[in-house]
Amino acid sequence: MNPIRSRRLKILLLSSSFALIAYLIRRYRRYLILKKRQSLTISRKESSTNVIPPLSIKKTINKQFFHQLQVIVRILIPRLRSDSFFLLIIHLTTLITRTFLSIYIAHLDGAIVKSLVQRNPRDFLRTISIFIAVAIPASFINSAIRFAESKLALAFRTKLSRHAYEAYFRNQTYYRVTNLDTRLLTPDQNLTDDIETFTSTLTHLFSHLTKPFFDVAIVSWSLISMMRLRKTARGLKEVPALLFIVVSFTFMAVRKLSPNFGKLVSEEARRRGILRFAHTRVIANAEEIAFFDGHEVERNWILKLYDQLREQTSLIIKKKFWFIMLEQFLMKYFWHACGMIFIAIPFLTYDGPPETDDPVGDPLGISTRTEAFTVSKHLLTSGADALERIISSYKEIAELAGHTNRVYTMLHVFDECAHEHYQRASVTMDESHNEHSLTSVKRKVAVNQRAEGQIIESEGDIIAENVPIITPNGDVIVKSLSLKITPGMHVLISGPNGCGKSSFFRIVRGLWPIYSGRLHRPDPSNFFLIPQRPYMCPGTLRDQIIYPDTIDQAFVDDSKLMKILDNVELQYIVQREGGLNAERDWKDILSGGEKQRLGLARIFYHQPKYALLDECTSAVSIDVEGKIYERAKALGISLLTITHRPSLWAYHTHLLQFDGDGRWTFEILNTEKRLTLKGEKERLEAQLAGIPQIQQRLNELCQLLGENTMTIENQQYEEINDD
Ligand SMILES: Nc1ncnc2c1ncn2[C@@H]1O[C@H](COP(=O)(O)OP(=O)(O)OP(=O)(O)O)[C@@H](O)[C@H]1O
Repeated sequence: MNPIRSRRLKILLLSSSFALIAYLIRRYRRYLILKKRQSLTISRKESSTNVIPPLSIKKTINKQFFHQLQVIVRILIPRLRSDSFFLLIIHLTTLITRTFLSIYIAHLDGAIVKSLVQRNPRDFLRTISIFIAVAIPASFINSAIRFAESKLALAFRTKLSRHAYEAYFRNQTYYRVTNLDTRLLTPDQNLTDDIETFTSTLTHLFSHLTKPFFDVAIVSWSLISMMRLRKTARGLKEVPALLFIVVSFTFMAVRKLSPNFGKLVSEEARRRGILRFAHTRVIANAEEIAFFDGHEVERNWILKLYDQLREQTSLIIKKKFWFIMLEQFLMKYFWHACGMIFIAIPFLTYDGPPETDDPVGDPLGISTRTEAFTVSKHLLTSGADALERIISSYKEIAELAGHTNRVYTMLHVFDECAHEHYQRASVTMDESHNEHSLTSVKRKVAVNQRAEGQIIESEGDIIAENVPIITPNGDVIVKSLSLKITPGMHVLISGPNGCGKSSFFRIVRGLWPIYSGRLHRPDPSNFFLIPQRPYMCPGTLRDQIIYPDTIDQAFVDDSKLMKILDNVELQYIVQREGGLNAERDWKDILSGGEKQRLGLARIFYHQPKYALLDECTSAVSIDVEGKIYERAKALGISLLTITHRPSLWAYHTHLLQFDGDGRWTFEILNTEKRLTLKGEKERLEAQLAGIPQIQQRLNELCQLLGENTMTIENQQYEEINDD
């Protein structure tokens, strides 16, 4: 080659290699930056949604999995006489029957081939007729397997759902799980999707595993008995050992190379739950979002969550691709080849007399050998299929372990919450950042500390003895509260936002645990809480008034209900909405004030000893509010009211005041004196509000006149000096 051309070529090659290396380095750096950013956003998202990672599943199929499965199976099959056990037996019977039918059909196949090789039309017609006759029960059994599997899955699901709902609605667990504990982010998903997936995977796996085990046992037995017929063949004894080696090798390879599917599907389910939770939030707050045109924020958030789910799903798909390829290679082609070798051994090594039942028509025994080959191949294929299913179910068992873990965790957390054992992800709080907020003075208790306060049931008094108010996060809002409220007292509760007014109700009503001290209070049925936004249950207008009673428990007639509505000035609504039995979406069709009055109607129906009113008249006009308070007091209901409205002071006898720094006072409420003081305070506040503007104007005038700027402090100082 021309030396100049070769030099040029070298330079070209060198520079393109440099360019390629530079390009690859750049790509790699970009990849690293992207990866770092991604991990940052994920951790930020996780902390903002307060998501705790799923329980670690190191090796999916381990002792822990078998223990969890055992606990759940006891719920699914509580007794031998239960319907689920009965269905399990039916399912098992259909599976066994199917195995026997398969073997019978394999022999029939062999007989059909033999009649063909022998050119015997009578035998052919006879065997084909038997085949068609057997096809009817065989199809029935095939369909029965699916039927029994679905029925069994449904029975399991019903059992588990009932058990879980029972636990969820016991001891206010539904409240505690979401408000006092952080282990379950989406209990709705655990109760619906997770239970469904777990039960269907379990039943599917049951049929996938039981039938192959029968198949392998019975098929091996049939093959061995067939082999015995060829006693004179060489190398037969080695066949079982070779079979065992091949199967063990495959199993070990699959086990070693199998990804952790349990962990993968568990994570996928968790991400699906978070996405669903985000959807529910949009539906619940649709009006606010629409008012603010805030759909961009929501869409971006949901798309991000969807992308996280998509990433996980595509990771599973990718891992499955390589795993299925390996499975297919080993269990389809490799086994097929091995199977053919094993079948061939007795045929090739046979050196006895010709095997024939028809020495005239088939002196070499070809038809018998063909029949034996067809049957063996059929049986070996069934056996290989069965083994393939057993080995490939390793992946399904790993997935089942993931679902089992989610269901078990749900039941475990429900149980712990019912017994007041909570766990919360620690929230670290930098107090120095919050100098002016209430949180700066809050002390923290260990979030997982046991609640050791005592609750004693009283006749009617509420007595708190050194009871602290501590939030589920462990923030101490009030260190120690001691007071006595007796029936007939009407207590006004006031203080700045976040000082613990509603928390006081939660403590009294028993929603939050008491960490120390003693609380005497009557049975919870003596309290009735009306929040600012009362809950409108599904059902009729009557159902709203008597809530949480049901129609069967209602103890007043329609005229009394009308009187109740009259007490809250809401009688007109009966006519407007078409009677007490009208069913509407009450949350949407009533105005804010109407909903509050309907909520208040409930205290006239239930007439509790104590009505806990949490700013529940903020949307009701002052005159109607006054009438409702007077009527409730006339019925002997003690009112504990949280309000910022001075108009309500007149209806109370005592004042419980929190200052927001953990201090509190409890005293008799002198409304007149308080109103006078309040008036004076407001006047002074109005006067003080003008002072900065006056000061600013004075400064401007001083500047314009070229005189010294005089602040109020200076002036006062000079005045004092003059004196
Ligand atoms: N479920 C909860 N988990 C953790 N902290 C909570 C929870 N509910 C309330 N808190 C915290 O407890 C503190 C007191 O809340 P609370 O609802 O009692 O305030 P409040 O005095 O009624 O205020 P407002 O007048 O604004 O209604 C607040 O700092 C709040 O953040």
